[in-house]
Amino acid sequence: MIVDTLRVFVTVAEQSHFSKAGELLNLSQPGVSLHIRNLENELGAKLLHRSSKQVRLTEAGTILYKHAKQILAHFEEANQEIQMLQDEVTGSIHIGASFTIGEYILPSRLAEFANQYPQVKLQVTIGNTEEIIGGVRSNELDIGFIEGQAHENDLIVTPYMKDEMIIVSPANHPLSKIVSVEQSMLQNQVWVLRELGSGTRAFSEHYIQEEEISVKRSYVFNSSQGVKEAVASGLGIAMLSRWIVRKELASGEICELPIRHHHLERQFSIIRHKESSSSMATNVFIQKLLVSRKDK
Ligand SMILES: O=S([O-])[O-]
Repeated sequence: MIVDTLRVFVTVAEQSHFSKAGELLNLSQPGVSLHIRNLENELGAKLLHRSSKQVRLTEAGTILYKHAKQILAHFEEANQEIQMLQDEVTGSIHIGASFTIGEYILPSRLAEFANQYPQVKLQVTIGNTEEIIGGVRSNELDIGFIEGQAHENDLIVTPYMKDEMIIVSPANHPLSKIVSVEQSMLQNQVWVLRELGSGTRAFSEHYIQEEEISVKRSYVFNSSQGVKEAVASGLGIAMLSRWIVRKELASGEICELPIRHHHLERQFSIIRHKESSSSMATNVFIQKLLVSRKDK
């Protein structure tokens, strides 16, 4: 197989000796030479300068070495993924997720995963971004999904998906009739906000401050569902992920305020503790999620 031949070539290049490479690979010296000869014949180029003492890469050999290393690394990755598919995946995963992800994105992903790996026990804890970060750092959670930022040095943060944030209002709000809402029209409105520690709260506050919007009054709820219901009941306007209000926008219960020249986006991330080793089940779960994500 070409991969075996490339492995022989890379080992010879790194050891500078046919015999040392042969020892490492458990191959005879003629066996090593045969692999190299076949490779040179296939590429139509000399790959090694041979002397009695050692071998050195030619220019063509240097080019091949660089690519061969990458090919072998990719092959190894593919091999690991295939092993994961075939091995029986068991154990349990305690997943933490902030509200938008935990209530609107994860359920369908978990159903697919549970179908494929029925032996894995899944437990989901929903909290705000700060709480999920705390859970992963204290090793209570194996993995966390957050919609805010994590800057802690002991965490591995992997981008998961993009998320569109929109401003919504009650259906009968005066701004809901306007086709293109100017930023200035957001002045002196009543806002419904999430609690401190929430990624949604941090994003909304950043927007309000950046755009120098003055807030007439604000009400705070510690769940996105609560914020949504409050907006639908006429309490005020809010900034939420489009995921949360899809159904209500379609049914007309609440309205999106189309802000002129503004497309607001944030990043969902997966977090893990740097120092705790992930189980096979957790690795497979993450792998599956990353492969199936639609919007990176
Ligand atoms: O649940 S949140 O918005 O971190």
